[in-house]
This record gives sequence, C-alpha cells and structure tokens, in this order.
Amino acid sequence: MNNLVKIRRDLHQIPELGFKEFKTQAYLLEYIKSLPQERLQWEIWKTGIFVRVKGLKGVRTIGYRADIDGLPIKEETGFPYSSLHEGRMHACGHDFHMTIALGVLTNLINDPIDDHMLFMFQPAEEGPGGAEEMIKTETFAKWKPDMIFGLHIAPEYPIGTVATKPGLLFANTSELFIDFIGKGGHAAYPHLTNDMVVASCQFVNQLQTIVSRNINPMDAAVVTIGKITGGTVQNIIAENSRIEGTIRTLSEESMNLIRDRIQQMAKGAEITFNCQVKIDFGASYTQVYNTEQVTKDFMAFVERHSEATLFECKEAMTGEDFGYMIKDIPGFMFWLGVNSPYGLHHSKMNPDERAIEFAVNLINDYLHQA
Ligand SMILES: CC(=O)N[C@@H](CCC[C@H](N)C(=O)O)C(=O)O
Repeated sequence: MNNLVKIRRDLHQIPELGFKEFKTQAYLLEYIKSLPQERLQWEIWKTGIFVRVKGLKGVRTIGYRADIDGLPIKEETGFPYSSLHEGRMHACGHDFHMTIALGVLTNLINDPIDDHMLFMFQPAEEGPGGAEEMIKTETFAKWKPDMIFGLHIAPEYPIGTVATKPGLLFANTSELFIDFIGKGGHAAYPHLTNDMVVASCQFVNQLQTIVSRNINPMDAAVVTIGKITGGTVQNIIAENSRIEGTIRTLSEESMNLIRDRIQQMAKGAEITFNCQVKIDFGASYTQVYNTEQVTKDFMAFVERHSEATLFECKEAMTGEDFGYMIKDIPGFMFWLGVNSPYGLHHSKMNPDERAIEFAVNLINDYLHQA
C-alpha cells in the first residue's frame, strides 16, 4: 500500500461533521508538520487549515481547496478500514480530496513551482458551509490567490476521467427545515386534535407540485425532502412534526420563486390544518460558476495529457460552497472519475483508490506547466 492510500484510509476512519473536524485537523497538521518546513507557512482557521507553499519566484499565488468534513451516514462498505465513528462516513469523497491535496503539497515541497500555492483545507462543506467565511479571514486576505481550483470525486466516471465545463457547473442550493406545530391527543379522538403527521405528509406531496407546476419546464430545479420526523408513539396523534430537505436551482430567480411558493403553501397549511408552520431556509450556497478562460486552459491541458480523458459534462444539481471561492476570483472545479458502483452520499460508496495517484500526478503536471 502506498503512503497516500494509507493516509486516505486513516482519514476515512475518522469522518467528522462540519466544524467538528477536530481529529481530522489534528491528523492533517501532524502530516504537514512532518514535512520539510523551509517553504511552508500554515495557519489554522476554526477546524480548517491554510497552508502556503512559497514558490521559486512568487509572482502569483494559486489556490487549491480541499473540503474535509464527513456525513451523518452509517457506513456499510464492510471494509477493514471502515469509519470508526458510528453514524458518520466519508460518503462524499472528502477523504480523497484531502489526500490528493496532501499529495500535491508534498510534491511541491520537493519540486517547487514559480508561483506560491495556497492550500485551503476547508471545514463544513456539507453544511452549514465553511468556504464563504474562510475567504473573509485575514489569512486569506494576506495570502490571497490569483486563481483557485478544486475537484470533486465522481463515482459515475472511470479512473482517468476529468469532467468539467466553462460556466455553470453546480447549482444554487438552499437547505429547508419546516416545523409543524399542532395539537396532539388520543389516537381515537382525531376530531379533538390537529394531526401534524397528516399535515406534514400532505405538505411533502404538495411540495412536489412546485417543480412540476411552477418552474418553467425549460429550467431545472429540485426540491428534495430527505428526512421526516414526528410524533411519539403509534396511538398518540402527533403534536409536532418536522421535514428537512434541500432546494436546488440553476438561477437565483428560480430559487426565490421556490422559496416564495413554500411560504405561500405554509400559510395554506396553517389554515387547512389549524396549526403553526415555521420555515427555516438554513444555509444556502451560491452556484459553482467556472471562469471561462482558466477552465478552457485547464481543459486544453487535460486533452493533451497522455493519462487523462477529458469529458465536457453538463451542469449538475449538486451544490458546493466552493462557488463562493470563485465568485470574485477566477477559478474552476472539475469532477474526478473514481468508478464506484454506489454514488455520492451512499453508505456503500467505494471510490477506486487508484484515482488518488492519478489526480496527484495530473495536478502536479498542470501546476508545472501553468
Ligand atoms: C457535492 C455535494 O454533494 N454537496 C452537497 C452540499 C450540500 C449543501 C447543503 N447542506 C444542502 O443540502 O443544501 C450536496 O448535497 O449537493
């Protein structure tokens, strides 16, 4: 097993939720401190880390972002290096993202480029979001990159595939939490209660009409409810229920339209079920919009690369707070093929570890020719 695979497996065993990545941060720091320090400067930010590698000339600074948090999923891969944290899993590949960043960082120390590099090990990508805050820090301002890039693993593509496009790559997102507060009571006396299980079930169904009936069919949007909770026991009518989900759109206008419709529907549900409905839109991320020229240059590089296969993909409804990093600074994100039969956010996701070495070499070549 090579060292990067060992690192990936170590990180895979300690997934932590957003802004709770204490062991992950400690692991990354220990590795960073073990490297020759002459070219290195690093500063911690919350549970994340900034690492600067001084270049030979240092005219420009190139930023590279790796997200570091895991998901609240119980791992079911059965691997000997499965998560040691019950109910937590690196099911979105952030263990790969971190390992690849460490691999590139290590190579740059041994074989520096002219430009400075700023590595950002960013917490809380899955929620509530770390990127927007991280780029408002003094450290970021001090070491500000002239361009930033990052990758996300893609289970659906074979090893060696790099998929991206100029312009819109990932959607706008908004979390969605809705609480229903009614009047509980005995299961045999429904007429004396306001049943919040019925109210929330009807609401979940009603939400499905937003995309099918309110959004222009030529546009695209998603409203997903991923969790529903309510009630206490089978023979008590529920006084409270809660639905949790996410909204995805390709434009701010559609996002505003969906939020407005949800608020209107909530007013309707309050009248229909004689209850209170409280909406919290949680954290929202701006879209990932790849800067035209740097993305085209990167795509041309990939096309020339003997080991890589370029695929110009369509935009996806996934979200990424990386979008904030390239809102005002040129940059891009790309998908890295990892060939897993199970997709992102699945308890059996099993990315092929050969993608780590491929990505490190690819990025290394890109940086040396950029
Ligand atoms: C790449 C990826 O899977 N990102 C997440 C980002 C989630 C943001 C937020 N918690 C939300 O659900 O809106 C995704 O689910 O796309």
